[in-house]
Amino acid sequence: MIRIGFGYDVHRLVEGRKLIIGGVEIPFTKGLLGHSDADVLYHAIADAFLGSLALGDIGQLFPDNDERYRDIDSGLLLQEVYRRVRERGYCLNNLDAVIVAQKPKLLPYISKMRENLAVLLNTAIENISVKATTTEGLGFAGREEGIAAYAVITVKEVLENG
Ligand SMILES: Nc1ccn([C@@H]2O[C@H](COP(=O)(O)O)[C@@H](O)[C@H]2O)c(=O)n1
Ligand SMILES: C[C@@]1(CO)OP(=O)(O)OP(=O)(O)OC[C@H]1O
Repeated sequence: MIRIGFGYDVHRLVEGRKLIIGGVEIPFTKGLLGHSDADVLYHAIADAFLGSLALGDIGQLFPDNDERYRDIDSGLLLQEVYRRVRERGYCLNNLDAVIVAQKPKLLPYISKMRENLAVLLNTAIENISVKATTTEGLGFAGREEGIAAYAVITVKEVLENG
């Protein structure tokens, strides 16, 4: 059986924080604020996985008042989410994501993000799509107050005998 999941996340852009998206540290004047490393793409993808199997959301799994998750690499959170998906007998079919950022230019980092995800989720790079868009200056993303990410995922049941 194939199931679908959708995830969305937003983090505020502030001075004095690293900008980490899709596990890539991107040189920029500001970074994303969060309890964790605030990797907005990994968070949207984690929520899409959780949604695909109706397992709640990352805030329920990793509360933002728990010191264990302060500044944590969100790759570790995504890994734990995917472990739960695998435990229930499903694996990734494909994922498609969009990062919404006025700045910086993300295109030079997209292939590394896809590579990171392929390694983390133990899948072929062809199953992972990451895109970027501006909002043509409109809204919070356009004012460079924050960065958003959307992700859609399909997961498939892993069948014992083919
Ligand atoms: N932060 C971003 C935003 C966009 N891109 C790339 O530019 C293309 C055009 O963006 P529009 O918002 O004007 O449609 C987009 O398709 C991306 O390839 C980017 O690299 N970084
Ligand atoms: C990841 C967690 C946990 O560190 O914190 P944040 O980095 O603030 O991220 P958010 O997307 O607001 O919600 C999930 C969290 O509880």
